[in-house]
Amino acid sequence: MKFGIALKLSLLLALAGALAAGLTGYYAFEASRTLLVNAAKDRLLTSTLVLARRVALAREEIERDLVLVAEHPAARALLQGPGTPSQQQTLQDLMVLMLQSQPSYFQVRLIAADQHGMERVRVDRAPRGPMVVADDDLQEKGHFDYVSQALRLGPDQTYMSRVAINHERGSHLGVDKPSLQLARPVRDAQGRTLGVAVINIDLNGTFELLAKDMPESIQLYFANHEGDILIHPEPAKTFGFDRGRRIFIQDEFAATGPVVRGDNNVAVFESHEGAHANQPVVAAFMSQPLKVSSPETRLTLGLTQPLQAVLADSNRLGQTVLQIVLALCALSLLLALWMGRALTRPINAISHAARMVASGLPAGALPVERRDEIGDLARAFRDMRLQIGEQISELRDNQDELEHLAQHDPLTGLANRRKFQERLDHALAQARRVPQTVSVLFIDLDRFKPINDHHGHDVGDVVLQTVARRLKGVLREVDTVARIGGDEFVALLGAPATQEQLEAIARKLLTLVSEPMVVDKLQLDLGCSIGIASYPDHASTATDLLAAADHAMYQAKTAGRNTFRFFDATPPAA
Ligand SMILES: Nc1nc2c(ncn2[C@@H]2O[C@H](COP(=O)(O)OP(=O)(O)OP(=O)(O)O)[C@@H](O)[C@H]2O)c(=O)[nH]1
Repeated sequence: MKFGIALKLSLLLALAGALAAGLTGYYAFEASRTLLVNAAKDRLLTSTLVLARRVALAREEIERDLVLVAEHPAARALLQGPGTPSQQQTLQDLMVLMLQSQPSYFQVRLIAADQHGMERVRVDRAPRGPMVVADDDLQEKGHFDYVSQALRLGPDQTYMSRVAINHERGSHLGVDKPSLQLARPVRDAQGRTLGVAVINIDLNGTFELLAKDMPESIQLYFANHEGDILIHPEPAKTFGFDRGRRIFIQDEFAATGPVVRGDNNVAVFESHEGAHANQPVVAAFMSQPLKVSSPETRLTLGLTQPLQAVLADSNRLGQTVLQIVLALCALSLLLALWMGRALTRPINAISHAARMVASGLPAGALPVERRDEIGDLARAFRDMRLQIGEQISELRDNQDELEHLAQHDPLTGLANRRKFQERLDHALAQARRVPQTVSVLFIDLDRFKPINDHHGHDVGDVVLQTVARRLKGVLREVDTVARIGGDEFVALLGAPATQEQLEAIARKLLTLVSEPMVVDKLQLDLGCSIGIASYPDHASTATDLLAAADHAMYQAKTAGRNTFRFFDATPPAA
């Protein structure tokens, strides 16, 4: 296939098809990606809100447990005096039960308001289960905020400490673990504050429980009211302030700044910055003010999911789209090539037909039956070819006519001087080879001028035509009769003739021309003089032979007309 219009058109169509398929695929892929990211953001935000709700419910549950301890008569009794062993046992049993039923509790305590905040009952979580701390190991805790601040609380109020690493001595499993304390005052019947009930919470354990049904790809973040990171997928980034180096959530995710400050309640975003440059994430963060008395005015909670995990479906879709696009490209290329061939074939047939016509050969089949532009072109070409054919045959006719006119006398239809000359040249050339004789008879009408003068030119013409017919009647097919002047005729004999035969022909001619002629009811009297010359006796060339015959004709005229003479080069006697 040539790089012609059809191929260019095919390539253009294929390109357009591929471009359309590619763009559709690209925008479908982009749209799906945006949809997936937005859906992931919505999911993360919902999960964050659910988690925050669970945290609030967990806190309320802890508060209820605190109320159980703080309102327990045994607790009041133990704080108002030394209490009985059974009161102490009752409270210890209650605390043990709490630790058994709440895996996120590190410690439950009853602390007195006096004696510098002396612990009165304390149950710790030990490796083998809840452990009642012996009286001798009980400590003074009055200097801790969760004691001093809780003692100042009004009725039905709970205090929550800052979330920090627990460095309190003797707290067993809770030692050096992220934890916080919730505390509630214990009052007597008159409303005097006797002490506080305190529950020490395992931060990580609590969140592990709350977030245990989250998909693995989702990461949990938790920060205090200033943005210090408390829970992070990388433990090294948590509780930086405990090691003298603060690490803020808003430094890792700039978009969380307003949430930490409380300007916004939620922030949902995509992060490609800093540590997430290589592995971008989709994130949802929220913060809410605490409903308890606490130095932590608000806490920030967030969930992230790697963009890669979010877009996993999109990538699968992208591969499918790519396969479809490639298939469509291949299809459009095949269609374009097929169309190109379909266009090229009839056009090639027409151009082939044009070349055949140009070479004078039959055009062959043309797609004239088609109803489209190519059919129009084929029909126009066929009409043009027919028109050209007609014109060529007309030209040929004209050419034949011109040829005839160029070689014949228009009045009589006899050969003219030119044709006669050709025949004579040819006859002489042949005669030279054989060798043989060639004879020419020069015939000039006698007394023709008076006919013309008296009866007009038209009558003269009829006479000339009649003479021509008579001459042809006498001579044979092989002979050539020509009119070479007004009333001058010549005859070239097609075969060698003896003198006797020549004389016989001449006499026959004289007789026939002299026969009476009636034109327009006019009886006309006519005759002719004939000069005869032969090759090679009288001349060797055509010109000389004709001149010799002419000369002999004059001799016949001179001899009195209506006779014939053979060429005689002897000059007449003076
Ligand atoms: N009607 C007619 N006359 C022609 C034509 N061509 C020449 N003539 C005339 O033919 C005549 C020829 O002249 P001449 O040969 O001298 O006349 P003539 O009477 O035959 O004379 P002689 O040969 O001496 O007998 C002239 O009068 C020309 O005008 C022609 O085509 N038609």
